[in-house]
Amino acid sequence: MENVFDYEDIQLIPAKCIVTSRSECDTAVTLGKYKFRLPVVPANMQTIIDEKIATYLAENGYFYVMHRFQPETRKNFIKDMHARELIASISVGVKEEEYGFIEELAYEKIVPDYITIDIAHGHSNAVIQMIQHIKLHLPDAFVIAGNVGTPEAVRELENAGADATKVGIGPGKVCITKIKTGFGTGGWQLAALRWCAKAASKPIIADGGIRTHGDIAKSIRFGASMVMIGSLFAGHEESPGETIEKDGKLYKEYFGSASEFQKGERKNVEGKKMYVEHKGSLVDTLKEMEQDLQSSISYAGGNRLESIRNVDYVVVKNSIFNGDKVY
Ligand SMILES: NC(=O)C1=CN([C@@H]2O[C@H](COP(=O)(O)OP(=O)(O)OC[C@H]3O[C@@H](n4cnc5c(N)ncnc54)[C@H](OP(=O)(O)O)[C@@H]3O)[C@@H](O)[C@H]2O)C=CC1
Ligand SMILES: Nc1nc2c(ncn2[C@@H]2O[C@H](COP(=O)(O)O)[C@@H](O)[C@H]2O)c(=O)[nH]1
Repeated sequence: MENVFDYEDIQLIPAKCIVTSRSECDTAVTLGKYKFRLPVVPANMQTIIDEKIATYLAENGYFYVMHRFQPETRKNFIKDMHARELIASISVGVKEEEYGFIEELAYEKIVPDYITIDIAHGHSNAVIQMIQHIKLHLPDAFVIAGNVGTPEAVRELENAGADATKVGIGPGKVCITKIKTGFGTGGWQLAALRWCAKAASKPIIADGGIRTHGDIAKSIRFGASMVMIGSLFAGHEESPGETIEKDGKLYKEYFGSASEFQKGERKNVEGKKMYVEHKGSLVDTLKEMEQDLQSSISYAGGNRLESIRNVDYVVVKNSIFNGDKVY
């Protein structure tokens, strides 16, 4: 593939402003039957989301995907969310017991609004079969399948019945897939997103590698409907996980879903654990993200998210930060 680039290699080009205040810019996006406040979803990882955060997000109009690492809690989670008239959005794997879980939900008429199939290498028969199984038993659930990194994979999963695909293999902050296997979209995630988006006929969720709020706008420009983010959401007051103090500063843990720490064993480890600086309140970060994206929309010369999709851009090859630290 020619023209390979990543987030930090791209700058979007401003167009004439049509609003008098950034507050006029609407960051909302529709995915499936529902409209959400932001095209952003916190990663379905154990140090990023828990039931409390999921409830806050759903109550306040944000999309969320609950992780799958406490599988026995999922059924009650769906019931609880629906009892509060909130959307229920869960994750599943592809192991044998997950087939039974889907059948159980169908039998008991507990239908999550969104199901994300959360697998490292999503371009596989295992994922195709799980999509078909969900669509057979829970046809009303919106299925997000991934992760993938090629147009062929996007087309195959869409043809199997996926309602959206998730793109990104290896660009994550706690990912070591690229180092341990030599494969993935790490280092060219934005170009891979563009490549996949050209083949897609349904929404794409860009997953991993977002390091600044501007990267959200860039993802939208290159074809994402939604962006999944881990590291920028890690380390908040509300975030699950251990807090430690070092040299008078507070840090919180952030670990990969394929890390030894998550798996409890040293087998097929493709993730690591790190500590990130304590960032304050998640609510403030979400607010800042929304304001920054409103600003992006104004620079795109419009007042809706779609305005970003057609802006021009330049490739500046790793130079936009001029060696400065971002924050
Ligand atoms: N987005 C990314 O870049 C990545 C994300 N992850 C995250 O880590 C978590 C664990 O992922 P995953 O290991 O897939 O989930 P699981 O550990 O649940 O594995 C799912 C099943 O798929 C099999 N499997 C996993 N990887 C492969 C592969 N490369 N080829 C063939 N079969 C495979 C496993 O068997 P077996 O273990 O015996 O091979 C297992 O039966 C997920 O949450 C995932 O999102 C992990 C790596 C990359
Ligand atoms: N290769 C691995 N990727 C992982 C692992 N755990 C999660 N992930 C992926 O990372 C993104 C979040 O990326 P970030 O850059 O925003 O921090 C997440 O959504 C997963 O797709 C892992 O153990 N290994």
